[in-house]
Amino acid sequence: MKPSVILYKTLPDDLLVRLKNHFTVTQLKDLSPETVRQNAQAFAEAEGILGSSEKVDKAFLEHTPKLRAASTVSVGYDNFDVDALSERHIALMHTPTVLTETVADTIMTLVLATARRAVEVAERVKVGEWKGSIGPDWFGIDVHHKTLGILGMGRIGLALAQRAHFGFSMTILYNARRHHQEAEERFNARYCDLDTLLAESDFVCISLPLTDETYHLIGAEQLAKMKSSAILINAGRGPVVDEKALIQALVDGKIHAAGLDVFEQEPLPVDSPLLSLPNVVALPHIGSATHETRYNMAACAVDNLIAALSGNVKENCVNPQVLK
Ligand SMILES: NC(=O)C1=CN([C@@H]2O[C@H](COP(=O)(O)OP(=O)(O)OC[C@H]3O[C@@H](n4cnc5c(N)ncnc54)[C@H](O)[C@@H]3O)[C@@H](O)[C@H]2O)C=CC1
Ligand SMILES: O=C(O)C(=O)CO
Repeated sequence: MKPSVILYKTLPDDLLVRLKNHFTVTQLKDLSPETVRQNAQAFAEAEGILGSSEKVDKAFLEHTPKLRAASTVSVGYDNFDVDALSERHIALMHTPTVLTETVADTIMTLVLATARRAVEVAERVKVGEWKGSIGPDWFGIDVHHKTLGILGMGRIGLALAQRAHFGFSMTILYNARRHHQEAEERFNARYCDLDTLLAESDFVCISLPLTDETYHLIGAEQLAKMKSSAILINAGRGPVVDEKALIQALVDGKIHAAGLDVFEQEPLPVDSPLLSLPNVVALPHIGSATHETRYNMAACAVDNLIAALSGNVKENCVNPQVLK
């Protein structure tokens, strides 16, 4: 008999067929307590789950006594209680690498859009404000040859450094828990402590995971250390930045602008003060959202679940100790 799995995301047809070749699939819309209650038998039987963005914690796991693997269609896994999964010997699989280049492109999009005010001035064109030769109130600031600071020199940070160094002749600073030899050798990146990075960067770019350590890593005190001409870009996770403090810093002119793909609450509420600030570019968490990359992530997640439930894991496991 095929193992039972719960799918809580829509998959392209060919990937759904691949999943069904290996498993008995129950498709559900989410993992909310109500969905769990209404489908108690499916959760009681499930050996695997596949989807994204839903919270998987101890309380959820009480309803899944047979679970052996969770496969998330994402690289970030802050919505999973990894310790609780590991205690139960449940493998957590994720999708690194396939999305790295696309997310780095998104960060560069935010760098360019905020510096050149692309969204703001395009809106002004649409409402008929472009009536003659433009003056300084339409001007942006240069990106090329400026200093870009990277918080989180991992896969995405490295791909960002490559773009900034080769594409825009930028000076790269980074802060990390250890020196990153490849970044230093290939992109002449300079390691520095957080305060130095904040003080010297024209663009502070966050590609950090959300952990206990990174929660509100950037708050009022850190924003005050940035140049008043500097721009903050966050494409890691919203809660890495204290959003209230960020709004205040933008309102007070402590920093120049912000480019945000992630927020403390998603979707971003329409009444968020961020949306009334002209110097904020707010994207709806599109870091990896291209047709190609989302397909590749879904394919990777399907393969990850097949590997995990057949005892054949070679890569992409967050807690490989459970496989021993
Ligand atoms: N906006 C979006 O759509 C997307 C956001 N992401 C976010 O980007 C994050 C990073 O992804 P990858 O680069 O693939 O992961 P990665 O694991 O390769 O890189 C993360 C880096 O952050 C470093 N780090 C962790 N805690 C730190 C701390 N306290 N201080 C300094 N450095 C620290 C790690 O050592 C690592 O080098 C994901 O965890 C996810 O939250 C990822 C994909 C898409
Ligand atoms: O993969 C992730 O962690 C995302 O945020 C979406 O791609």
